[in-house]
Amino acid sequence: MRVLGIEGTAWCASAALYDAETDSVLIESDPYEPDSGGIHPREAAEHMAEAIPEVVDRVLTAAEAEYGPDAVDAVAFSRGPGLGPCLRIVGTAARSLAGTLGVPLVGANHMVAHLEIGRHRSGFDNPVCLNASGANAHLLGYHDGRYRVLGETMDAGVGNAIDKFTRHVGWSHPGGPKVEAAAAEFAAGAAGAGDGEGSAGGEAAASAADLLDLPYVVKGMDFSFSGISSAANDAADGGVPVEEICFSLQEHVFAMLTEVSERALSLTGADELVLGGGVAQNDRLREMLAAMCEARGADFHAPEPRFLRDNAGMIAVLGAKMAAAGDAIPVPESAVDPNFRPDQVPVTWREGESVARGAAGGASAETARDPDADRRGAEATVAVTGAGDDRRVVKRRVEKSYRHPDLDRTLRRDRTVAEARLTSEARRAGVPTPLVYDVDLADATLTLQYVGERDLATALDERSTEAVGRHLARLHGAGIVHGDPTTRNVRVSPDEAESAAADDEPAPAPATYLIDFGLGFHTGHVEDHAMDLHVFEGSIRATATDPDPLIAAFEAGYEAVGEGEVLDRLRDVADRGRYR
Ligand SMILES: C[C@@H](O)[C@H](NC(=O)OP(=O)(O)OC[C@H]1O[C@@H](n2cnc3c(N)ncnc32)[C@H](O)[C@@H]1O)C(=O)O
Ligand SMILES: Nc1ncnc2c1ncn2[C@@H]1O[C@H](COP(=O)(O)OP(=O)(O)OP(=O)(O)O)[C@@H](O)[C@H]1O
Ligand SMILES: [Fe+2]
Repeated sequence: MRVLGIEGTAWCASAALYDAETDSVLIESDPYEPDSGGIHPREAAEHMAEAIPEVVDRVLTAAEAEYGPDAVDAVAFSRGPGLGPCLRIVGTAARSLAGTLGVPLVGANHMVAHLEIGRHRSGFDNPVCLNASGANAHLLGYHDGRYRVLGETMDAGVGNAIDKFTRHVGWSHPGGPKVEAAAAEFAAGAAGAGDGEGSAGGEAAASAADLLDLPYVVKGMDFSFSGISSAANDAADGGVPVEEICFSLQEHVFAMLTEVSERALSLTGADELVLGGGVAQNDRLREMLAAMCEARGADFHAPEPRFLRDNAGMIAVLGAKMAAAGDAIPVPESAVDPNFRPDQVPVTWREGESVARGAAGGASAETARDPDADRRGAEATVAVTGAGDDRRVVKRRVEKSYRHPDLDRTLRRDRTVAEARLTSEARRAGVPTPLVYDVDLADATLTLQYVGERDLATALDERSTEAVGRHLARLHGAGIVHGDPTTRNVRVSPDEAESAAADDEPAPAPATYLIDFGLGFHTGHVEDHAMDLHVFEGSIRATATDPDPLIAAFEAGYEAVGEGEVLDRLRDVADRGRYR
């Protein structure tokens, strides 16, 4: 099968031919380069109108020269997400070409294409995918016929966050490559000054250079860049050298992406990571992800740059998989969708594959192993000591070699302090948590009471999610957010009745404890409280086969104890269109 793909969601007018038999991809692209500022939607659309017919013609001519008049078996196009005016031009071109050639039309999701090209090139079976592109940033994992969004940015895409800073300092679009060059120069200068023997490469250079203190915002597997963009702009206004800001901006932003990727691997039990999107061309990001994967024994793959930035090759490759699965669309149903989310796509081309590991698979592995064996979360190693009622866990936040040593030290220390404090405060507010026996800040180690029999993630049920709703409401009432309330950070004892169970309750709820308060903080803001609920629901959606009843029970529990206003805000948080 040979598929002609067309891409043009924002800046890159591109056409490609994928020959599935030889696995070869020919790509012809024509980028839009704004004279000033960022991408102007009208100018971008004008560029597409001119450039799309040209790149399609180049590819079609080459294809027919090689394979004759029946060179193309299907036409695939980017249906979204992207800029509406650009997408419409791509859609029109694709429909008309499919009609002329008399072949099926396939509508591909651009973000799924960024993922599938990595899976295709790596040969990985079931990876977690980090999409680091201009307008987006998210983690996807396959579970039960869909790509679930495991985590995502709560505001800007990662490329846009970086480009916002470069526009502020007057650099031309795109800013990402310029930030990378400036940061590398700063790091090499610091390494050279340090050892007196010229510049050290990559990671060594990065470790030696001074780091500015910038906002680092991770909530569960979600993250936010708005604070760091503003702080970087303020630093430039305050006279900090631009190269120094570029360096620190990269160190923070990429450490955030690497951390959430590690959380996603840990939550799903996956041991493969693929990277996609334009920002994935950055060496430092790839270096951090490779180091993180190596440390946890996972495989990492980033395709070559021509498949990372926007390109029609990835559309043609995904198009071929979809066409082979019979997933073509009739023209009347082929409207483009600027907000097309990756989790809306029925993944027809993976049907019949054995059920993904997902959390369900991770869960059975967990149930099977010795509950008291040493275990490793995304951040910490946990060892169980003692026996019976005196069982304790010794939790140590381990060094992460991928991140700058100053950032590593600060995060490990601050989170250990926060966890010790908030675990105890939450208890005093009536939320079941472990007792804190000992805190060793120098070693970022806590000794905690062993609670529960298993993680909630290993067997989700409505009574437990309802209890989590009540616990979070009580916690929020005390002015505390958990910061990372995933189903892995809830411990349950199915047979241990909750002492507070009222007489009129039909069956006592299982004892349910919240653990892992390292990302928690004090706040009375409705937005922060709603974000906690969003993270918990996200962890259910990412992993459960039938999430709705679990979520309904969770919200009912929250409503019974907490403020309705927080649930209203949760709708806003969840609905915020981030796929533009
Ligand atoms: C919806 C679609 O139109 C959009 N596409 C997109 O954003 O183009 P993409 O090629 O994936 O990414 C472009 C971004 O990638 C950044 N970029 C390119 N090279 C970079 C580098 N070496 N380091 C950091 N960022 C880089 C650019 O600054 C720009 O922000 C998307 O995938 O979100
Ligand atoms: N007090 C405790 N009692 C019983 N088990 C615990 C306790 N604390 C941690 N655990 C177990 O260890 C695992 C990892 O602990 P924790 O979540 O605190 O570490 P982490 O590295 O932050 O993990 P992650 O980032 O994946 O959430 C938990 O999922 C739980 O199974
Ligand atoms: Fe893209």
